[in-house]
Amino acid sequence: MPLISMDDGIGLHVEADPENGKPSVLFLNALGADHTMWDEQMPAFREHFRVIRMDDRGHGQSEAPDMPYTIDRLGRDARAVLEAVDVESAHVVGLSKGGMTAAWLGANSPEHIEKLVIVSAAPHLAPRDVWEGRAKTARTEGGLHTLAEAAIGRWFTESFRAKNPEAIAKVRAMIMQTAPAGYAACCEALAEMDLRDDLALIPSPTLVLVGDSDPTSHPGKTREWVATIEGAQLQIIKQAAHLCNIEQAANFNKIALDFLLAN
Ligand SMILES: O=C(O)CC1=CCC(=O)O1
Repeated sequence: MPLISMDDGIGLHVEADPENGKPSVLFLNALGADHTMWDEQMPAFREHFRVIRMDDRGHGQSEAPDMPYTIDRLGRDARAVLEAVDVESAHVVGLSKGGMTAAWLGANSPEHIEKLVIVSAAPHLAPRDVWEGRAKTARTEGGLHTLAEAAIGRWFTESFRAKNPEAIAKVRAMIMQTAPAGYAACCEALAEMDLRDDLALIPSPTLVLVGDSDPTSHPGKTREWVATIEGAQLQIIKQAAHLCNIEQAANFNKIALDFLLAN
């Protein structure tokens, strides 16, 4: 599929299943990831849904302008993708930065959202110097390599890393193909991001998921979502770090599908 052009001319890579009469699910990727981070979800979700996956700006096969990004910009991109593939409303599943973007959509475009699954995410990521430091590293020679090794340590438990070298190699390659300028600009967006005032505006049924061993969005941090989004549910996935959708794929799929398919 050719790139879909946003209102500022930036092209985004989108993989949308053909219209098949099923309800739609939009998947949103994490920092340093792309649409393939959801490969483990595809067979189970496609039984029930039309799947739309995208690489957000600066990631995967999308264009990576070296300019300031914001969570608002990423949210408007996701909304424009839904419009471009003729989806009036969809479930949205987002992990980490993708989860924050999903929450932005829930608060700012509720008419486009059926249900939200917010994974491994927090409404506010302090301290900001962590994100500014990562942006600086990304912009230096060899910086992405350093960031990829550190990310793998946060994204998977030690035991998963030891037993799954092929999965780890695939994730490392995914991170390494991220444009340094795109990674850096998304870090800067995360440094600025504060969704805490938006949470009460989200009317959609919301499921919050987090791995019990996630060092970034640990269960304590994610409780803020459920304290403020009306009716939101929290489920903690055991023996999983940040990318719980890969580390505990079968469990993740069951929990998320049970939620999305419930009346
Ligand atoms: O990179 C990480 O470990 C955590 C993270 C923050 C935002 C995101 O998408 O991933």
